[in-house]
Amino acid sequence: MKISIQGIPGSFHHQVALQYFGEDSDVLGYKTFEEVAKSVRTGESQFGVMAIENSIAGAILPNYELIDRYSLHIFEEFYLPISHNLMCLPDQKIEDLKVVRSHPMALLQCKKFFQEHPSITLVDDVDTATVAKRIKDEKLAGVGAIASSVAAEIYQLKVLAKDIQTVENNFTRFILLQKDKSVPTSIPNKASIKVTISNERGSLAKLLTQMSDLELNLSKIQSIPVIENPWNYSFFIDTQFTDYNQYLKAIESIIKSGGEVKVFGEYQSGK
Ligand SMILES: O=C(O)C(=O)C[C@]1(C(=O)O)C=C[C@@H](O)C=C1
Repeated sequence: MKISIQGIPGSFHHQVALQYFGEDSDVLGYKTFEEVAKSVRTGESQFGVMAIENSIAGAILPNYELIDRYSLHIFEEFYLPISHNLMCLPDQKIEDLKVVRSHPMALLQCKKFFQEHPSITLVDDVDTATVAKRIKDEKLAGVGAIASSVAAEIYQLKVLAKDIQTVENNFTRFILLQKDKSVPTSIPNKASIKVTISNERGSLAKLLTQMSDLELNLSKIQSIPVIENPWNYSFFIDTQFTDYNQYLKAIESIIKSGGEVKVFGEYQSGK
């Protein structure tokens, strides 16, 4: 069983893969989320792990588009508490750092900390752990990484500051992907769907009313452009419910009133 992630050992994706699938899992690391999506689609791996939103930095919008374009199936979600640490070579001090590199989502989560260190330039990089590894392998002085304490341990870096995310209570929601739909082991209480409705007055209000009338709670709604049809939008919706039949009725009623629905996954809420 192979699991695709973006990143290397010590990255948050790697931690989710090990926590969910077990410490002995065969994890394949890629540099981009697109490569992860492709590997699940082509069957190079059976499962993929993909961050989709963070409680401080918000959604990773391009990942919604990847799930759609590669027609992947979400079978589970996983919330990981995220603690970021500033780290560097053992002989360095914070005053020595000119540049701090990390995954763009990690940099966003630590914006406030770096406002107090304006002389440090922040630079986007592939993932948190890859930067930590590069600092160690290339003995990079003057460069810091933002990464997990696991990464600091693996790559033997000194932690200069712990818990540097803007608020301590920080979570990233990951989704677990596979190529085909599988039969859920328990009755789902959450679903991720894409709805495309006509661009006319009241159509979104109607959609929301249909869902609310059937007691569906929207935990997320995100508009994304329909690229073949400029200035028209689809909506990625995460919805929670207690009655699966009510959810099925809502889907039916959206379709009856002219909406197009693509179901990405029906699963148990991970919260
Ligand atoms: O760079 C990593 O370690 C990752 O696993 C990526 C990632 C992300 O994509 O959001 C995962 C969790 C954190 O929110 C920060 C970065």
